[in-house]
Amino acid sequence: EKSEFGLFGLGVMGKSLSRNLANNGFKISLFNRHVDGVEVDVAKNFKNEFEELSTALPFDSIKSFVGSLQTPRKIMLMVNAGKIVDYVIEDLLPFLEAGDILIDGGNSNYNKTKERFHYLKSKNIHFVGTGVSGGEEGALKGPSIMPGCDKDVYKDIQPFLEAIAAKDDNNLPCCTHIGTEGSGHFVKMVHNGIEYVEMQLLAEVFVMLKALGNNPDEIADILESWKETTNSYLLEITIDILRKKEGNDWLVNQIMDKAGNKGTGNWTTIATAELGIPSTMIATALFARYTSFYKDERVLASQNFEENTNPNLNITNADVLKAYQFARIINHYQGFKLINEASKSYNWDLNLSELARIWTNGCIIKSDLMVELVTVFKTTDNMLTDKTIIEKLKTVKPSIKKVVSEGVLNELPISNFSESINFLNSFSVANSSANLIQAQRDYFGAHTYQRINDASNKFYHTDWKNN
Ligand SMILES: O=C(O)[C@H](O)[C@@H](O)[C@H](O)[C@H](O)COP(=O)(O)O
Repeated sequence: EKSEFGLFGLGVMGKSLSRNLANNGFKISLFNRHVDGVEVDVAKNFKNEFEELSTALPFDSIKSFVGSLQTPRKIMLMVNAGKIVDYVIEDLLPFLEAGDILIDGGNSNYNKTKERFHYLKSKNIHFVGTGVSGGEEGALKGPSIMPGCDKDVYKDIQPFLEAIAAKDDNNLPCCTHIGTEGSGHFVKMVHNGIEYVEMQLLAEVFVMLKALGNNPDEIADILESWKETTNSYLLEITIDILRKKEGNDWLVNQIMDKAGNKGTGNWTTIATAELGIPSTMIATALFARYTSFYKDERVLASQNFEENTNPNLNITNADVLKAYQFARIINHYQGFKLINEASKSYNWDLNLSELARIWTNGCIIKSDLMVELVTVFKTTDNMLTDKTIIEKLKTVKPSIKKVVSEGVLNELPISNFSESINFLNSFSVANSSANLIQAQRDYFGAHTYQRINDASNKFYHTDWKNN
C-alpha cells in the first residue's frame, strides 16, 4: 500500500515531525541519505526505534522513496536552509510528476523560496515554502505551521499539516494558508525576529533584576509571579533555565556570554531595511547578539571604561515588569507592521489576526499578548491605534522611562528596553527633526525638500550658501 506523505531528511525536526505524522495515523515514507560510515540506515534504525513508526516505510534511495508515494505526491523537505535545498530538489526532480507537491519546512530565505516556487511552477511541480516553529518538542507534539503556496495547492496538504499542528484555545489548528510563494517563510522569518527581541528583553530583565541584588533563583521567583499577567513560552523556559544548578553554582553562570545566530534575524533586518520599515527592535536585538560576540574586546573595554560593577538602581521589580510589558508591545507592533507592509508590497494579502491566532500555540513566541492580538487585528492592522493597546502603553510608560533612565545612569546594557521608548518617542511626535535632515541633504546634495502647509507637495531646492 503506497504512503500518503513523504518526509525527506531525518534531522532533529524531521524525526519529530515524522513521529507526529505517524501518531496522527498517517502512512508515511521516510528518507535519509546514505553517507558511508556517517549516515547509514538512518531511516530504518529510526523506524525501529519508535512503535508509532511501525507502518512507516524507510528509504535511502530517492527513486524508491518517491516511488513509494501516492500521487499527487506530498514530500516535506526537512533539510538545512541553503544550497542543500536546491541540490535535493534537483535530485528529486527526475522522479517527480506534474502536480506533485514539495514542501520546504526548513528556515529558508523567503527570496530563495520565491525563486524555487517559480522555478518549479515552470515544471508543474507545486512548491510550498513553510515556516515550522516550536523546536524539537513542538514538532513532535504540535508546532505552529506557516505554509506559503497557491491556495488550491493548500487543500492537498491541509489534512496533514493541520492534523500535526498545535491547537489554539478553540481547538483549531495553528496552521493556515498564509499566502502565496515566499509568504510562509517571510512570516516565519519575522516570527524569529520577534523571537530575538523577546529573548533579548528577558536577558535585559535578567541584567536589571540581578543589578537589584537578586540571584538566579530569586529572579526565577520574580518571573514566576509575572506569569499571571504576562505569560509566554520564553518566560516559562527562562524560569526553568534560571533554576538549573550545576554543583553549587547556577548553570547559567557557567555559559559563555556570546550569542549565536543562524541567520533569520539577519534576514529580517535586511528585509525591513529594504522595505523601508523601522523595525528598530529586531535590528537592535540582532546587533546585541553581534556585540556579545566580541568577548575579548568587551573585557578590554570594561577595563578601559571602568565598567560599573556596583549599580544602584532606583527602581522596583514592578517597574521592570511594566517596562517589559511596554517593550514587548512595541516589539509586536514593529513585527506585525513589517509583515503588513510586506504583504502590501508583495500582494500577499496576509491576514494579521489569523497569523496571530496560529502563533497562540506551538511556536516559540506564543504568549498571552499574542492571544490578545488575535482580537486587536480583527479591527485594525495598526496596533498603535487600538484603544486597549494605547491605554496599556500609557499605563506602563512611566516605568519604562524610569527603568531606561536608571539603566543608562548605571551604564547597564539594556539596548532593547531603551530602543522601545526611543522608538515611541520618535513615532509619537507630530513634528519631527527630519526637516533639518532634509535641509542638510538639500544643502550638500541638492536633494530637494517639500514644505509644510504646501498643498502642491512640490519639491524645492535652496541655494543655501548665497542669499
Ligand atoms: O521557531 C522556532 O522553532 C525557532 O525559531 C527555530 O526556527 C530555531 O531555533 C531558530 O532558527 C533559532 O534561531 P537562531 O539560531 O538564529 O537563534
